[in-house]
Amino acid sequence: MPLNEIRKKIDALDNKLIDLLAERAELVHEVGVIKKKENLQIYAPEREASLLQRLTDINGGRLPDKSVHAIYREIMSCALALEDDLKIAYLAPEGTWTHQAAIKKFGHSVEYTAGSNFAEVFDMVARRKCDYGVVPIENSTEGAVSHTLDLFVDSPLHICAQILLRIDHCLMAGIERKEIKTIYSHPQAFGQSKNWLLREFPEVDLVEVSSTAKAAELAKEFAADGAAAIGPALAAELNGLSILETSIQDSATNTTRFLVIGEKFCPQTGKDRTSILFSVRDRPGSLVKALQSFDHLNVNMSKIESRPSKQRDWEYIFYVDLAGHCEDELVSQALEELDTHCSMVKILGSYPDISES
Ligand SMILES: C=C(O[C@@H]1C=C(C(=O)O)C=C[C@H]1O)C(=O)O
Repeated sequence: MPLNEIRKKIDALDNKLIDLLAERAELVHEVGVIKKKENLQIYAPEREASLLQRLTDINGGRLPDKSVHAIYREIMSCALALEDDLKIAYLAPEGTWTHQAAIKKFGHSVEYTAGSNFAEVFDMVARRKCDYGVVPIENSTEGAVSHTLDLFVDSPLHICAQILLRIDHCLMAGIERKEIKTIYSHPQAFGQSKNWLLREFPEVDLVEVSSTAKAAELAKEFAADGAAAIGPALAAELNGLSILETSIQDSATNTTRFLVIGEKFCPQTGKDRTSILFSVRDRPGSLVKALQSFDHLNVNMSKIESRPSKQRDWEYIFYVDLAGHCEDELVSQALEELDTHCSMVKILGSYPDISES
């Protein structure tokens, strides 16, 4: 078929697509009216997860699932903006990995507000200045983000979704590689690129700052003093810096898990994950007995972290992730049994256990 004929066919399809999108938007509007009347959450991660799964199941065309998901991410982002002016809090400044994780989950049509640290992100959601917040919880090479874990202890917020994001760090600067005297970055990014830094820049000063995007701003500001930064390519672009080397993290598959925090839990999807925190009574065997609650009911425990309680020295709070939803029969029984061995149990949330990054 000649090129202009093919393009005519594409135009005709695009006309249909626009009509179909308009028809979808009408239905989305109706959903929004019902949600407001019944005081339901606008963002429905369980519906989004099942919708994306259904698209994967029916997709038999040339487009890979990843592309279909990306298109629908933006269609659903438009829907969220149409139903309400959804506002999402992330860690400032623009271009942080947290910002990019938030866009991966909520798309480009919703509004974003930056908080200067993770405590502020929690606070903006708790005070309803934002509907949801995005915070990192753990990295595949560096482990837990302890600051986020600590913030959950006193927060009334819940986890309603998770985001997995592949993290590819760059070395960026406004100067040449041989002129670098100081490298700025977030402690997590330094940790994820430790071996590379020891090999390539053993003599350089490493300065920890609040985010990788902040590091890029400082690399720009202090270029004349020999400053560079480690962080996302987007931060280099936003600050007009050159990328001197890409993919410098020690693990090629470096991935960070982020959480979406909001006021409510997410309903069951059939493939969920539950995050809890608890502290045990100071008695022999109490931690073992607490953990046996999961084993007795065959509930898989995928993660455990401990943090100082900050109430009394040498007293700990344990963070555990479980397979299943807290309303699933076995998980709910395991949590009841756990309660009998603990001085405190808090269910942080149940949410779809997506595994694609
Ligand atoms: C339209 C809805 O609201 C939002 C938008 C969705 C969509 O565009 O399909 C799906 C889930 C929600 O996050 C809904 O809940 O069905």
